[in-house]
Amino acid sequence: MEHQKPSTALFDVFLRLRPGQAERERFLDVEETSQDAPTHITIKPPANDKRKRAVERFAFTRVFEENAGQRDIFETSGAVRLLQGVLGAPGREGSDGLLATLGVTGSGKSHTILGSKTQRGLTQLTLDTLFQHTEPHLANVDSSEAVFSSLCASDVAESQIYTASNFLDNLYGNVDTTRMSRATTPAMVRETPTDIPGAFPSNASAEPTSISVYDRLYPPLPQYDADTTPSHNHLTYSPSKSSLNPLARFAHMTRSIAKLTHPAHQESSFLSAPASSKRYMPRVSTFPQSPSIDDIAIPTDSNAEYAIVVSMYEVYNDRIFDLLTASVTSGKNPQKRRALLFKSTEASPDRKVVAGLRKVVCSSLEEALLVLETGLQERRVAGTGSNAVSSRSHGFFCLHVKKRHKGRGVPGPWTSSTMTIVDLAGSERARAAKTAGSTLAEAGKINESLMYLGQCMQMQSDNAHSTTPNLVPFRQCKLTELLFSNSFTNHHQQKPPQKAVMIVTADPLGDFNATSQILRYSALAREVTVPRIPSVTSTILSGALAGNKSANPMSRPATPSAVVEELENALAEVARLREELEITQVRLEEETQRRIDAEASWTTAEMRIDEVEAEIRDEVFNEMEARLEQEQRRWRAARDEELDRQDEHLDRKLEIMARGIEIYEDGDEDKENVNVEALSDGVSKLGLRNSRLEELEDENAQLREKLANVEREKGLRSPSKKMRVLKTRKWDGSGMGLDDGL
Ligand SMILES: Nc1ncnc2c1ncn2[C@@H]1O[C@H](COP(=O)(O)OP(=O)(O)OP(=O)(O)O)[C@@H](O)[C@H]1O
Repeated sequence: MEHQKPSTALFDVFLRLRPGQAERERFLDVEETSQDAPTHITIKPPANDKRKRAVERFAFTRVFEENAGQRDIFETSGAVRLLQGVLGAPGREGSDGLLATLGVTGSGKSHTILGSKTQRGLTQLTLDTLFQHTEPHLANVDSSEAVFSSLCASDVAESQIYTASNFLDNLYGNVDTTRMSRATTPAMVRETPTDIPGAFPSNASAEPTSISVYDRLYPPLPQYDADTTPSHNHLTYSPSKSSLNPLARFAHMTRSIAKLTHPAHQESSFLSAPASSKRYMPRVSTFPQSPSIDDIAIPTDSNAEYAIVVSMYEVYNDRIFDLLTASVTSGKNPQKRRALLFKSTEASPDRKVVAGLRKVVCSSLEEALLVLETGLQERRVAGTGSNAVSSRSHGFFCLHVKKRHKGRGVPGPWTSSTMTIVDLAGSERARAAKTAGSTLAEAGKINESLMYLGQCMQMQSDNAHSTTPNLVPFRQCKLTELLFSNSFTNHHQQKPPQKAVMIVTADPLGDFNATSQILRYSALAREVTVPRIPSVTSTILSGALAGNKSANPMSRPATPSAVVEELENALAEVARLREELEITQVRLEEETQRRIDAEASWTTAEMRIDEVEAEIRDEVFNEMEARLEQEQRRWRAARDEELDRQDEHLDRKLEIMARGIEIYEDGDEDKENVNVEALSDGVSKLGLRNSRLEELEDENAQLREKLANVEREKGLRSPSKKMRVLKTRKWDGSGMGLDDGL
């Protein structure tokens, strides 16, 4: 394996050239070098662009020419080195690794990351290497609930964690016709289902739905598994057949695999299963096997126990969506996918994580490939004028390596390091891509995020050559936040910053302007030159000299050296000025582009400000409304309480009156009259005037009437009144509320 020079840049930047098919003029040349591998390229404008002659020269960590295969890229781009870092040195926690591809649409990013029908991509190669090296030390999550629970407990990102058996069972075990993938994997769109030989027809009858995916993957084999009768509870922990010997399991699986899926799938490969409204499990046996990485060796820790957890998400229109949480389509109303947040969590206060992702613990390469394929089916892709299967989102494939010390007694705590592999969407020009409508709007968002990425990449390469590094403006959009947030040393935590590799892909026969723009901001260094034109000087001079020789020596005197020298100087000056002019033109072009980008980002910022302002207005308005309502409620409660108090007061008065009246009420009218007379006498005795007595009698009569009414209403009014009084007290917070009274 080639040793890479340590770099001060946040990203090592490699350039991969894709083999071209078009009969077009090549504008990119790789510089020959005496070293093992080329590191510099030059680009010159196509001949039909008469205005420009400037040649731009770019430096990369290494340049991979058209004949470089997937394995060359995997081995020499530093992917293996990243993986080694993620696994960590024996006894030590690993570091995070990030591998991304960047380039114009159609330049080969997805080919590099996800491969093709015949070649595996860097993601599959990474998974294979990971499992080959950790398989003997993998924790058995399928048969030990304690291990699974400890893994769940160690997660800091509020994730939903599943074992692969449960996840796949849930998805494919019971074929749910309401689940529908919005997009197919890149290669799937290339042909419509009916174009693919043997593609399953739309009216294909579904295979039996009650068979669990594990039963389909690993049907009972008496020679290996005579007494295993696993149960598969959906979305709950359950022991599975993964506890089988891995070799037996693989042999088992390859033999039974042909029975797994619908026969129509037999022609589809890893990246070519046709789109369907039903979920059919992809066939592992059709996934490409090459290139092989069997001879790649990475040291692992034999005292450690590992677990490999896969999660996948995409950044679409600057929002994060889980690719392993399938959207559900019911009838005409597809359920909206919920955007996730990139934030600090309670368990991870110093480090931002994508919170709430679905994560799947995989026990074998086959499981991981199935999970990967499942997530890819959710990813947004579309056919454009530039690429039949164009990624419309930035895809993030995360392989979390959990590691803990086995020891003799209680195992240590789990540590986690992540290898993130990113397939960025490609920059594109609307005219070339012939996009419209939502695809055009997507392209706008893609270009905007790539512009911010470009600014960060340019800043990082400027910083690498500067003694006073500037801040990398990575908080401008989700994409740059996700790519750069972990690149810097965080003093609050011990984990070292992530190591990152960017593979820039370019088509030397493609779009000159788009490619040169990407190269300008991604290259580690750049210089602009204009080819010298000695031929002009010499041609003119030699022409002048030849002319002088043939001229009549009488009409023109022998050329004085002073005239030749003057002419030579003048021509040299013209050439120099011309060169300067061209370089200035290139710079002007770049500055113009930067100004356009800056203006675009200014406009976006202004729009964002407007949005935020509107949001804040809404929020304040809603809060005011809520407060007003609260005040109104409080006021109504106070008023009710006052009314109740008055009622109570009246009640009490009535009671007293009633009691007073009862004393004199003996049942017969005479007595009453006697009593009234007696009362009248008493009153007279007390010196009350007759008129007053009459008043009192009237009042007495009224009160009696009221009493009768009140007593009639009493049964109805009392409970609610009590409630109202208690509620009012609770509103006021004056102690005896409803709850206190209970
Ligand atoms: N190195 C390569 N060898 C062979 N074929 C390649 C290579 N690179 C790209 N291709 C082919 O070119 C086509 C476009 O490539 P790909 O889809 O990877 O582009 P992309 O950069 O991901 O585009 P987009 O940004 O639009 O998604 C595919 O058919 C792919 O197979």
